[in-house]
Amino acid sequence: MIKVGIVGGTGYTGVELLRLLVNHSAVQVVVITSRSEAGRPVADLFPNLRGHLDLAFTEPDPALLASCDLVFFATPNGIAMQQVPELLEAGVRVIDLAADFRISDQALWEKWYGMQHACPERLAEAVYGLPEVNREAVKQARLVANPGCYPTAVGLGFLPLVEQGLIELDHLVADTKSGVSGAGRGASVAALMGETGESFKAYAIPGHRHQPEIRQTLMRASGGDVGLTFVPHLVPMIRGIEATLYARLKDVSVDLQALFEKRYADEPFVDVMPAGSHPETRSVRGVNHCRIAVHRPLDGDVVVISTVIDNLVKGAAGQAVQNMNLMFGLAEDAGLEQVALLP
Ligand SMILES: NC(=O)C1=CN([C@@H]2O[C@H](COP(=O)(O)OP(=O)(O)OC[C@H]3O[C@@H](n4cnc5c(N)ncnc54)[C@H](OP(=O)(O)O)[C@@H]3O)[C@@H](O)[C@H]2O)C=CC1
Ligand SMILES: CC(=O)N[C@@H](CCC(=O)OP(=O)(O)O)C(=O)O
Repeated sequence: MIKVGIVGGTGYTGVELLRLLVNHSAVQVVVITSRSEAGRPVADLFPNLRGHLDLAFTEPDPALLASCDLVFFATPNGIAMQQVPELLEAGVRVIDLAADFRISDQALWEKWYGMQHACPERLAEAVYGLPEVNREAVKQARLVANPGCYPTAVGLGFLPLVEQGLIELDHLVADTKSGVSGAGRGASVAALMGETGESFKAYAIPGHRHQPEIRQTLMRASGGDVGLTFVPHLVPMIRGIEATLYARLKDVSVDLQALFEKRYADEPFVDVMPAGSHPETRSVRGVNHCRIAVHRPLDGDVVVISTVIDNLVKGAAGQAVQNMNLMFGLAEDAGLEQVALLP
């Protein structure tokens, strides 16, 4: 059994990790930390886990965490980087659900995250945990940077076109929408039902910290520069991200449906839907899938891609479990076989 610790067990990604891991036959969760809830039984705070998990929250104690085989950080940005060197030296493998190791350019990371990196010497070693591009590296990794939710939805949508050099790269557009669980479980006025219900808005139009992360993925795939306008929106639902992506084709004769189907034919968690489909967020609620549709609107040379993921699963905890499975030589879909809730 893989002994797993979770730092930050009271957030939405923490409880989502628990929901997936308690049914994982190769895993035993041995440590779940929370400074605010230390001593309290986990199933007392999260009744969905009653009967599935007999464990209490503890303070984040480095010695306890060092006794694990793998530690997930489900903490705000800037926490994992303070503890990762010690854990790696103790032989523990780490998956960070936050952004501390996602961008390999230290100066770029510091610019967008507004803080100094605590262990820049580990940035080169961290593997960006998007299995659809980095599967073999994830299998060997000691430190995995789990991708952001929007970067997963946008990256998977653009990748087949970028890898094949089929679109103009100077001006890609990603118009994305997220449910409110993307903002985490911490209380804030902006996330109140009275503020988000029956309303819909764009945010971070001048710049969102996922823009450089998405560009990094697409530039690695293309080998050149990529121009990207990325605008996120908040929609009045709890889970889910829809990304509508626009690009200009260099060659309008390519069979895009066949291209996408071929690219993702062997991917267990990417579903290229039949031509003409419009993916719905509810079709991925609670599951680790990304569903994709590719369209050529009637006139012109534009391609439009629509992708959907559950921000808490393929956008966070599910992708982290997928990465864990790869790191430990398990079946990639172990513990991730759920079917989405519909309606
Ligand atoms: N929500 C989403 O859809 C997604 C989130 N993420 C990322 O995952 C991470 C967690 O997100 P989410 O679950 O939403 O976050 P929350 O804000 O809901 O939870 C944060 C957790 O971290 C713990 N924590 C906070 N500060 C510290 C600290 N200094 N040391 C140890 N533990 C700490 C908190 O517990 P306590 O204070 O009691 O210790 C809490 O359990 C974030 O980095 C987020 O950006 C990534 C993709 C998608
Ligand atoms: C709806 C909403 O607020 N979403 C969050 C993104 C989710 C996230 O957790 O991103 P990181 O892991 O990179 O921090 C936001 O836009 O900040």
